[in-house]
Order: sequence, then structure tokens, then C-alpha cells
Amino acid sequence: MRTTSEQGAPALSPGRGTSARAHVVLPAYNEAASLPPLLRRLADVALAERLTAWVVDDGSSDGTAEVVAAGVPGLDLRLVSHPVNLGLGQAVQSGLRAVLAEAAGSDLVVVMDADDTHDPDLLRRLRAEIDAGADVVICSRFVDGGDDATAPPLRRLLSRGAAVLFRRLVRVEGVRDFTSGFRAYRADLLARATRHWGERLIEERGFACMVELLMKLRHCRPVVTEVPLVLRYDRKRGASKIRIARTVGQYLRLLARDRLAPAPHRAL
Ligand SMILES: Nc1nc2c(ncn2[C@@H]2O[C@H](COP(=O)(O)OP(=O)(O)O[C@H]3O[C@H](CO)[C@@H](O)[C@H](O)[C@@H]3O)[C@@H](O)[C@H]2O)c(=O)[nH]1
Repeated sequence: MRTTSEQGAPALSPGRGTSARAHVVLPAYNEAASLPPLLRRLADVALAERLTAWVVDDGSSDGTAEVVAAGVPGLDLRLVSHPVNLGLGQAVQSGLRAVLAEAAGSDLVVVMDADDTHDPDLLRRLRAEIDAGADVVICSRFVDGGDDATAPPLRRLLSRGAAVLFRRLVRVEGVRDFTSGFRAYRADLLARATRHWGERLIEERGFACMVELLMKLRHCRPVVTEVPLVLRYDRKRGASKIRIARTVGQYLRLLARDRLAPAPHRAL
């Protein structure tokens, strides 16, 4: 296991082609119990997928960092640490920054939940989509074969409401599931967006950061595809951190900010 500083500008080699490595960013806040089974499952796909896992420990108090420091046989595992809790948005941003400092342009950068509710077997499918020409691939609850039937009704309403709202008002071609936390990006797309937005690539601290990232990336005119996600809403350990009223407020604020912010003059 290596511990990585968060500093470092994107240093990517350009050019399209078959994706080489897969970098999996796992934002984690108090996930010491959920991480070990997930990391073992990632180790199972690591060899075939040339995979590095980057856990972003966001000021956890439950020993999440120690779990990562213990390492997992067969898995190239890195730890990015925040000394205090800065929120999901900052954690994703720190993870992406660390990955981009060493990724190649055609690498695959995946962000997925650290609570062991996302299936690492989907990584093969994500790689296939990127290799076929996609810049962003979303694991989606809202395409044929996807669902979130096991989620509580209010949570389903939140995701569906957000999907309808953002589809109407933002429209990113190819996107149905705006709030899914399980996605893959081509590294050079993220690097291009980072060069333009810098630290402002992700300003939302909470769950709205997922939508914000898509909103910013749309200015790069990415090719976006979706693959079905059957969300196993069966968190076996710990509790969900999402607060519904707060998240709705963040979505509305994000929409307002997007309307007011000047769009880049041309595609990035
Ligand atoms: N680093 C960090 N990670 C966090 C924080 N808050 C949450 N996370 C991480 O974000 C992931 C998802 O958090 P959960 O608390 O498990 O939320 P959920 O209810 O499973 O979220 C579901 O709905 C979201 C909105 O639709 C989706 O974005 C998410 O992928 C998932 O489907 C987990 O890995 C959790 O540790 C934070 O403050 N800091």
C-alpha cells in the first residue's frame, strides 16, 4: 500500500486508443467494515483489469485508514487522506487529482461507492465501453436491465426526481441517471476539464457533486453511454450518509449556479 499526497497537476500522455490501466477511486467516510469485502472483490478482478484502487479516507474515525494501510494481497492499493471530513465532493476531487498525476490519457478512471453496494464485476463492461469510444460511462438505474427496487421509497423518489429535473433543465446527451455514484471516465477527458476548471471542477461538498461533475464535463462535449446498474441497496454495515432534504437543496443550488455561471465560449 502506498500513501499518496494530494498535490500534483495532471500529467497525461495524449492520444486515444485501448485503455491501459483502470484507476478505481473509492471515497470513504467511516467505511472500515464495508471496505475489506469490497477490496477483496476488487483484488479478484485486479489482475485482468490492471487495476489500482485509491481509497480517499475523509477524516474517518472508525479506522478506515488502518484497513487500507493493512493492504490486500493482489491489489495495488493507495490511500489519499484528509485529516478532517471535507465531504464527498472534496474526496472525489482529491482522488481524481491523485490519479491524474500518474494516469495515462487513455486510462480508465472509475469512481464507485466504498460501501460494497456496487459490483466490481461491472468494471469489465465499463472498460469495454471506453474502449469502444465512450468518454464517460454511467452505471444507470434507469436503462433496461437496471433498477433500484431494493432502495427505500423516498430514496427512489429522490433519484427519479433528480433525473427528471436534470434531464429537463440540463440535458447532457446520453445521460438518464444523473446521480449515480458509479461511473467511468477517460482520464484525458478529466484532465482537459481540470485544466479549465482547476479547483472549481467540483465545488459541491455533498452528493450533488456527482451531478456537478457531469454538468462541467458537458462543456467538453463527451460521448456518454450508460450500462445497467442493479443497485443492491443492502448496505450490510454502517448507515447511508445521504440526507434527503439537504441533498434536494444542493441540487437546486447547483441548478441556479449553473444558470448564472458563464459557460465556456467554446467546447473545452
Ligand atoms: N470521502 C467521503 N465519502 C463520503 C462522504 N459521505 C459519503 N461518502 C461515501 O459516498 C459513498 C456513498 O455514500 P452512502 O452513504 O453509502 O450513500 P448511499 O445512500 O449508498 O448513496 C446512493 O445514492 C447516491 C445518490 O443517488 C449515489 O450517488 C450513490 O452512488 C448511491 O447510489 C460511500 O462510499 C460513502 O463512504 C464524505 O463526507 N466523505
